[in-house]
Amino acid sequence: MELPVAFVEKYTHLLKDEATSFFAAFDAPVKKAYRINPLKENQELVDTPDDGHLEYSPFGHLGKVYGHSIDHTSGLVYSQEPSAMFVGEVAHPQVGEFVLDLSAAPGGKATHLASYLQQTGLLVANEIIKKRSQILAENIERFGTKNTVVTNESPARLSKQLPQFFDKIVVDAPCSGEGMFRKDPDAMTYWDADYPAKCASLQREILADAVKMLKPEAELIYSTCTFAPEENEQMIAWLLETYPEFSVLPIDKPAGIDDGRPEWADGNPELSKTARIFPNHFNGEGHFVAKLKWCAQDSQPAKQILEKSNLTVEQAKQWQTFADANLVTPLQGTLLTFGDQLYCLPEGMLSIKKLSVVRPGLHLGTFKKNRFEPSLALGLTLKPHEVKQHVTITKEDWIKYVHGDTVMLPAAPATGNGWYQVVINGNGLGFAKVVGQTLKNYYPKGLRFIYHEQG
Ligand SMILES: C[S@@+](CC[C@H](N)C(=O)[O-])C[C@H]1O[C@@H](n2cnc3c(N)ncnc32)[C@H](O)[C@@H]1O
Repeated sequence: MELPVAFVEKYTHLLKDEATSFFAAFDAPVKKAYRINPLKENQELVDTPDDGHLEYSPFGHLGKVYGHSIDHTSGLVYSQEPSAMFVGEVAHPQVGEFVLDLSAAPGGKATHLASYLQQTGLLVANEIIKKRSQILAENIERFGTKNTVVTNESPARLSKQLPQFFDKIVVDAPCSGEGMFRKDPDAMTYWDADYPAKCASLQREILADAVKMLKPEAELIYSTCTFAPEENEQMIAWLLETYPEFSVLPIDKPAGIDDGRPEWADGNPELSKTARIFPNHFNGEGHFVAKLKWCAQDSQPAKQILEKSNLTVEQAKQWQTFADANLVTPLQGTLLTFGDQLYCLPEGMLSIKKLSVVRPGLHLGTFKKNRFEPSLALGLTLKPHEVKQHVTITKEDWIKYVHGDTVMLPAAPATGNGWYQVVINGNGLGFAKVVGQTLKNYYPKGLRFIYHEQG
């Protein structure tokens, strides 16, 4: 691979004897990997190859995910390269925590964080670029989380609305992307010798806003996919100098993951607790991760205003009729409508009135004239045991279903006509209306595709 000349000069100087094996790694193949989604009822793969478990993550496996597969459409797998997966493992939220992923699109880290939260606490997944925030929302939807709010905000605006609010904040920063040169050679076209310093300046701004959202005793996880010391060890040195409330937490490093390099910053030995991933030592792309503890005094946070439900009496009645007929247990959270769309805002989330919100929690469905129509998101999120009525479809029927065709069931369900969760391989794939033997198709038009057997 032809690397930029200034890049080769820089890392020849920094890596010395190691430089030859480092550059040689850019010609080695990129490893494909994915995480299995623990939020799904059945975690047995049906059409994704499993080329081996990644020991440092309970969810990680080597292999390629096919977009047009049962495992992908039902949200059972999330494609993510092996090094990127290490960030979520370092963050490892605890059940019940309030977690922010400040630069979250397309959603690799956010879905990993959701895997550890296990539908408890709160996850705010934010993305500053609108188009990317919509992709993030789609990926969150397929993953099936009940407790995630997707916002499209700048870190500055978000920090004004949610000061001292989170137990854990992940800043997977926009960076010079040197670690992605092998996977995505286009990343080299944006790069020049000054690019890391420009990125570092933006990262300092983002981190300054992230700090404002930490609760006392909270943790900040900072990561990049670049080798540049300016954006890695030097950024952590800057944080420690600017905010003496921070201390660096140790990271358990599996074989092949290196310590940070204090000598590439101000020499502070604490920086060796950070983690570096080099492609000549580890089977993945280039990454950097640091974990810091915020030990600030508990200052008086601003008054926190919770969102109130805004359903009309008629809407509340329609939802309740659907919920009584279909849900085994009621959903927790605040019911909110946006036009005719119904959402369940996770418990504990503050008022969203001053935020640009892409997904105010779990999308439950749409109010039609005199009835409620459940969403794909609800059918993807609820485990079949949480739903009263479901129909399990075969692979042949799944091929028809994702194409948008009506499916004929072998027999009319004994429980009669109505809404049924569509189940494939033990996991939900939306809701559909059953009339007699006919399964009417509610798979969204924008997601439909023609299936081809993977070669
Ligand atoms: C490394 S990517 C995030 C990847 C994501 N965490 C994942 O695992 O899928 C960095 C993100 O930062 C966003 N970004 C760009 N400028 C930003 C800014 N000024 N503040 C916050 N985020 C920004 C980019 O749009 C991009 O989505």
